[in-house]
Amino acid sequence: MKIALLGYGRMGKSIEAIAVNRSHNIVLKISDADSNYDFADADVAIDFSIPSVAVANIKKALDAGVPVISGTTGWLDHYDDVIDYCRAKEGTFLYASNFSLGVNLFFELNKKLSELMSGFSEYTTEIEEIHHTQKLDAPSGTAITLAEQIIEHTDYSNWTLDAPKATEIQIDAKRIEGIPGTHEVTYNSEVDAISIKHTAHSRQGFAMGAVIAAEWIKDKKGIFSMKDVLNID
Ligand SMILES: NC(=O)C1=CN([C@@H]2O[C@H](COP(=O)(O)OP(=O)(O)OC[C@H]3O[C@@H](n4cnc5c(N)ncnc54)[C@H](O)[C@@H]3O)[C@@H](O)[C@H]2O)C=CC1
Ligand SMILES: O=C(O)C1=N[C@H](C(=O)O)C[C@H](O)C1
Repeated sequence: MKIALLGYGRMGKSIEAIAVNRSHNIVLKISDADSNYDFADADVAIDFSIPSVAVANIKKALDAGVPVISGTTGWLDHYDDVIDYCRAKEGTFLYASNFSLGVNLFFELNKKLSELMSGFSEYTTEIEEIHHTQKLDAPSGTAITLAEQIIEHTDYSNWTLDAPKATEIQIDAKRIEGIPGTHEVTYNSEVDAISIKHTAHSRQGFAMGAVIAAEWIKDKKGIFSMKDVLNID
């Protein structure tokens, strides 16, 4: 498979290593604001760039008729616009706030736990995420997905990075050198606490998930998620 890498930073390089090891070819690497590139004969584009350029890069891939997956976080205010654009182009797109198998299993656990806890008003819910100090966005895309899942299954209506109102889930975003990504959801009452936690030991899981998603999406049309790739109901 021929892969275009839109973003060649920490994730782009980890993805390249795994992709080459799985006998794929990297035919394009974009790592700065150069908009004068073309996709040559890429089978799929993988976007791990920065929030301010992700939408333009994704649309450029869709314009070229190249299926594109995006792991860039911090651009989701434009998600509906990208989905409309993809539909209009009859293209192929997959976004995941987190590509690792472990976090996608963790998402399922989070949904189940939030359903279970929804009837028990003595518990308040909070999310903690910890990432390396180079991360540009806060909270993490993964923390936002976790919060949205909880909101869907409970009386919470929003998330906040500030002091929470009764209807808000507080997200505590910490930045510590060298941490690839840690997420913990806690239900606190006066008498106890229940927590679920995912700790990434490296970027390997994210990168492997992205390559597997790219292999899966290559010949498909439409809009997909990691649940489709991993066949999770
Ligand atoms: N969904 C997931 O599983 C994961 C998502 N991420 C997200 O992926 C993104 C990238 O993360 P890292 O690789 O750690 O960041 P990074 O800062 O190491 O790499 C970003 C790259 O984008 C490049 N870039 C700048 N302008 C560009 C442009 N116009 N077109 C293309 N590339 C451009 C930068 O030069 C840099 O090489 C972040 O948004 C991060 O939150 C990170 C890990 C996992
Ligand atoms: O920026 C990162 O590094 C990561 N970003 C993603 C996010 O915002 O959730 C996924 C992972 O936690 C690493």
